[in-house]
Amino acid sequence: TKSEPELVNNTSNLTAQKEIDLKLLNLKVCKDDTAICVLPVQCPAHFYLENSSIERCQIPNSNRSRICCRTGQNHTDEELISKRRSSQYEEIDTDFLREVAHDGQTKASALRSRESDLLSMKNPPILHIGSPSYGHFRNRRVLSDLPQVVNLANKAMEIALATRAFKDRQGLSRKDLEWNMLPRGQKNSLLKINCPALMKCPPILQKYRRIDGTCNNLRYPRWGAELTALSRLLPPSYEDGIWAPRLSSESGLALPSPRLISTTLFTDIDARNEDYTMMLSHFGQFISHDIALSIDITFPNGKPISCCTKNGSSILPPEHLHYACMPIEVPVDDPFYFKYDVRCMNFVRAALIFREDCSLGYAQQMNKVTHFIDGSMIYGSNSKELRHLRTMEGGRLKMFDDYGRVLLPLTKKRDSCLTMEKGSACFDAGDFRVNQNPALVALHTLFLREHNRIADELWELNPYWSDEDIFWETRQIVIAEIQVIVYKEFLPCLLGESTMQEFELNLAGPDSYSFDYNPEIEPSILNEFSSAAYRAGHSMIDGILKIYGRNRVEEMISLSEIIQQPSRMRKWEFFDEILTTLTTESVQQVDSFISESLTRYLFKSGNPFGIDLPATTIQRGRDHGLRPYNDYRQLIGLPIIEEFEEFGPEFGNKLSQLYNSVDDIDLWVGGLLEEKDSDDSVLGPTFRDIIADQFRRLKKGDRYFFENGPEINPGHFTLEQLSELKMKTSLSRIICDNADGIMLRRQASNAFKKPGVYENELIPCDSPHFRSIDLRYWKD
Ligand code: HEM
Ligand SMILES: [Ca+2]
Repeated sequence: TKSEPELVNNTSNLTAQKEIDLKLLNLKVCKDDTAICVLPVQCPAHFYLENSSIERCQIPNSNRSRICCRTGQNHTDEELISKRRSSQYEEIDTDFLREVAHDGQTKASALRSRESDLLSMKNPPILHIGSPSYGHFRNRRVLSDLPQVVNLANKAMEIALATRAFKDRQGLSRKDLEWNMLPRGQKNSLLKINCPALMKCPPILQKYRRIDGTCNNLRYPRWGAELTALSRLLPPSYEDGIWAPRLSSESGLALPSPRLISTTLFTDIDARNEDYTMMLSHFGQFISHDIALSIDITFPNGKPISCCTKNGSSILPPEHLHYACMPIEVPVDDPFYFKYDVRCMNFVRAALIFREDCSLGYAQQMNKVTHFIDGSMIYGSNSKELRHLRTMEGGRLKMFDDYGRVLLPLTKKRDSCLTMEKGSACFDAGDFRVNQNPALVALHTLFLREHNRIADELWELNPYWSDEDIFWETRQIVIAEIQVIVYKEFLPCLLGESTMQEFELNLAGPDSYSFDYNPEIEPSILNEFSSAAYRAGHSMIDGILKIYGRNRVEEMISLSEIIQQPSRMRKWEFFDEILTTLTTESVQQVDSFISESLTRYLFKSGNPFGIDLPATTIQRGRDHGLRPYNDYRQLIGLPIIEEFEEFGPEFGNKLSQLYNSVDDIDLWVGGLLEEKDSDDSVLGPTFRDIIADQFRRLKKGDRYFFENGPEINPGHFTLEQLSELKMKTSLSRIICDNADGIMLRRQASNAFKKPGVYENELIPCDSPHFRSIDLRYWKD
C-alpha cells in the first residue's frame, strides 16, 4: 500500500519537473516569456514577419538555429487577424450575407445542372474502363459511402462559390483570403443552414480510440477524423485566393506544363541507397495509406470525369469540360507520348470539404481516412468499413484460406483489379488502394495475419473474453506495434538521428510513459506533407522487383506490369519471396531519377503507355494550392533561392528554361532537386522538416498514442506491456511471426537497413535473442 501513492506522486512530479525545466529554458532563451524556442517549421506564422523582427534563439543539445515563437503551430497569428477582422466587418449586414449565400447556392446548382447536361450527352465525358487514367481513378475514388461524400463535397463547393461572391462584392484581396480575414461566428450564420451539427463527445473517455478518429481531442472532437480537411503549414496560393490554380508570379501566365517539367528533369537511372532496403519506400507507402487519401471529384453517380478526348489527342472543348477538370498538357514533341499522339493527360481536381462551422474561406481538400496512425488501412476509417472486415468471432478479421495459406479476403467490389476472373485474386482491406502493387498487398497480408495471430493468442489466454473484447484489445496492440515500427525503426532511417532528436520524435525509455501529449497540437495531415513532401517516396521506387528462388534470381518483375494485379499472391512461395526482396534489396535514392514505370507506364494495363506520376504530383500540388518551393525554404529557415544556378549548372539551366522565375518552382520539384545537408537523412532539409513536423504532430497530438500514460490515455498499457511492446516489436519480428516459412527463415534485426551493413546481421527467426512480445502480460 505504501508504494502506490508514491508511484502516483512520482509521475506527477515528473510532469511538474518537466514544466519547470521548460519554463527555465524559455526564460533564458526568449525575451518574450510567452514565446517558446522552436524550429522555424514549428512556427509557421513567422513566415509573414519581417526578417528583422524574428528573435533567434538556441537551446541546449541542439545544433540548429531556432526562433522565439508566440503563435504556436498555426500558420496565422490569430490575435492579429481577429483585430483586423473585427474592424473590417463591423458593418456587414445580414441581408448582404443572405445574398452571398444565395449566390453560392445559385452558382452551385448551375454547376450541378451542367453536370447532368454533360452526362446526358451522346458520348458523355466519362473515362473508359481500360484506360490508364481509369487505373489512376481506381486509386482515388470512394466505393462505399459515395452519396455522403458527394454531398459533403458539393456543400464545400457551394461555400467556395459563396466565398467568391463575398470577395467580389467586398473587393477583398488575395491576401485577405489567404489570411482568412473573413467574418466568423454569428454573422456568418446564414451559411449554417444545412450545416451538420457540431460533434459532441461523451463526458467519459472511451478506452479504445474510435474507428473514425473522432473524440480523440475533447475540445476539437473532429480533429484527425475521417472526412475532415487537410491542414496546412502555410496558407494556400490560389490565383483568386479561393480555388483557382496559381499562375506564374512574374508574368501572370500559366506555369510550365507538369509533363514538360517531368521529361526535362527526371530520368530513369538506377541509383541505389546502399544503407537501406526497399522496405523503406514500401512500408512508407503502407503508412501513407493509413494517414492520407484525397479523392477525385466525380459525377454525382460516381462515374469518373474525363477531361481529354478518348484517344488523348486533345483537351475537350470548353463546353464539354467538367468544372473539376485540370488536364495536363503534353507537348507536341514529347519524347515518349509523341509516338501515340497523346497531347492530353487526364487530371481531375480533388474533392473539397467545408470548415466545421460552414464559414467562408479558401477551399480545403478532404482527407477520406483518419489522419492518425491508427491502422485505418487495416481496419477501415468508419464502422461500416470495419463491420465488413470482421468475422465477429474471436476478435478476428476475415481472411481467405488459400489451401492452408492465409491471404486477405477476396473482394466482391467489381473492377477493383484488372482481372477478377476465377483463379485470380483481388483483395479487400481497410483501404481500397490495397491492390495497387504486390509489395503493398504483402504488407497488408502481413498485418492481417499479425492481427489474427494476436487475437487467437489472447483468446487462448482469456477464454472468457468476448469477440468485442478480443477485437479491440488486439487492434490496440497492432496499432501500438505500427507506432513502434514507425518511430523506432522507420523514421530514424528516413529522417536521420539528429532530426529525430531535434523534433523529439524518439520514444521514451522502455519502462516509461511519454509526457508529450499536447491537446493544442493539431494532428491532421498537412497538405504540404501529403501532396508534396511525403511523395518523395515516389523517387525511392525501383521499377523492377527482383524475386529470388532458392538458388538464383527467379524472376525480374516489372512494376508497371503488375499494378492492380495481385494474383501472384496465390503462388505458394510468393509471400516469402517478396518479403525477402523487400528486406534485402536496396532502395532507390531520393533524387531526380525516377522509374519509367512511374513516369511513362503507370496504370498502363495492356495499353502501350500509362500515366506520368511525377507530372500528376506536380499538378496535384497546384490543385491543392501549395505555395512555391521558395516559400517553404523561407518557412524552414533556409535562405531563399535567388538564381536558378543555385541548383547547380545542369538543373539550373533546365529549371531556367522551364520556369519564368525562381519563385515559381513547384514544391515537389524543388524539394527533390534540393541538395542534402550534412545530416544523415535520405531527404533534403525542406522535405525532411515538413515530414518531421508531421510525425511530431501525429505523436504529440494523439491522445491515444500508445506511449501515453493513465492521465492522458484512457486505454493506456501497463508499464510491463509497454516495455514488452517497445523492446520486442520490430518489423522483422512481425515478418518472422507471420511469413510462411517456406523461403524465409531469417531476418536482419532491422528490416529497413541492408543486412550486413551496420552490424545488421541476419538472425534465424527461431533464435532465442529475437523474440515476439509475450502476450501473457495481457492475461486478465
Ligand atoms: C509502388 C509505388 C507507388 C505507386 C504506383 C504510387 C502511386 C500513387 C498515385 C497514383 C497517387 C495519387 C496521385 C494523385 O493523383 O495525386 C499517389 C499518391 C501518394 N503517394 Fe504514392 N505511389 C507509390 C509509392 C509511394 C511511396 C513509396 C510513398 C511514400 C513513401 C507514396 C506516398 C504517396 C502519398 C503521400 C500520396 C498522396 C496520398 C493522398 O493524399 O491521397 N507513394 N501515389
Ligand atoms: Ca489512419
